Amino acid sequence: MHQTLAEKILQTHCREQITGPGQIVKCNISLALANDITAPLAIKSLKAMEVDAVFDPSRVALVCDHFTPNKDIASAEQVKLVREFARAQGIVHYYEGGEVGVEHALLPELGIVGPGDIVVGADSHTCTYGGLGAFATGLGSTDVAAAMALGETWFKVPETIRVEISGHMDPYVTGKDLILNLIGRIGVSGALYKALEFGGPVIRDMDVEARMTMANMAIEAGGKVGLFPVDETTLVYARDHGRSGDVLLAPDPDASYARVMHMDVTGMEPQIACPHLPDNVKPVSQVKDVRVDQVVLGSCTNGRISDLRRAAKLIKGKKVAKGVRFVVLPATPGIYKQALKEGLIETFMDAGAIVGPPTCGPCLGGHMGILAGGEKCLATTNRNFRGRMGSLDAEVYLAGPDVAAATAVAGEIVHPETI
Ligand SMILES: CC(C)[C@H](C(=O)O)[C@@H](O)C(=O)O
Ligand code: SF4
Repeated sequence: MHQTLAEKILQTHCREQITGPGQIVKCNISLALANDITAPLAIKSLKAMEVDAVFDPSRVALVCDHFTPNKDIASAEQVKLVREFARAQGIVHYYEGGEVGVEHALLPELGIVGPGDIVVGADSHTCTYGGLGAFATGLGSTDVAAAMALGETWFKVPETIRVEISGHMDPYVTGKDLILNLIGRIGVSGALYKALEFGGPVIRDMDVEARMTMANMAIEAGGKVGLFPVDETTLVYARDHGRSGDVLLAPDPDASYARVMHMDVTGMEPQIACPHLPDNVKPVSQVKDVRVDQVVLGSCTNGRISDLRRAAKLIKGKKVAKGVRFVVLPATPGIYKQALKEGLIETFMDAGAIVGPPTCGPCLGGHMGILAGGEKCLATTNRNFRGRMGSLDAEVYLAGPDVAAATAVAGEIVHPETI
């Protein structure tokens, strides 16, 4: 059998032979994940199923990251419920308070997820770990509860779209621009229940953080997973983050694909997803006269140290435009500390940014940067649906960290080379 990357990873967790797309298979899972919004629902489902104990307390992660530090009584009650469940079950990977980070940045950083894993999470951006070569996908809270109880779940083997990326990336172009460009081409349903499998020379040279940024947005094209091969770069990252025993993983050369796409990135400009869908993508030069009230740098898409470094490099010695709120949220405590050490936090604060604690916060309109009616925001997050960051009459534009920093300085959406 010549297998795609998705089929290969599923195969290592499944007893029956995988023959191709459409097959329903039962797989053992490496980790089941839920957060402060979805864990309470999963806990309720476990009770309804009369399950007394999770299958393995070291293979369940509960990360209270969305509305924390608790923004109101309702979120405090949610976290209290999760905390009490975690204590009673002896959950090893329970995070809140000073240990918490945005789940999809935190778990790879701590080596809790890694190459070849199967991860199911009650959060749609669980697909982020595809950047490490993990088959990782979002499921509903009830399905995640069942996986927490049994240690296994079922999948329909997805078809795969192979995306071959070649060419030379301009200095202000990042993984975010590549994935926005792809979503712009195929649309928000372009990869519905399909695996996106990335390859080609650009991917070979790309660091793991940029790969995770790209995998993170596979779901914005409807993808089941967004997968990168496990190569030497991945193994070095995994080892540096405390993992051992991971092995190289690549699709078979003659695997069969639903579609093969070729992207040449030479000459590509930074990309912007305009309101109100992630596939409304334009090159920055075509987004003119958009003055912003707020810029957000953070989230599971672009809140990592490489993102903060890029933005800080551009903003160093400059000032955030008058009337613009530049909200910077390092995605994990580890990233925050590293940014402090490197002087990045000072750079942001000197420029007039607001630096907040690791949290999802404004990304989903939770707190720490809610928009009023008529306001516009440029964010490094992954969704710009109507009402996503506050008022239904606000607008959210999505871009990478370079455009975010440049926009904060200019007060309007601009190409980073103009500041
Ligand atoms: C809260 C959670 C269910 C949700 C998701 O699944 O993605 C959130 O993280 C988001 O980004 O909208
Ligand atoms: S940062 Fe945003 S997209 Fe990521 S998990 Fe949190 S709310 Fe969802």
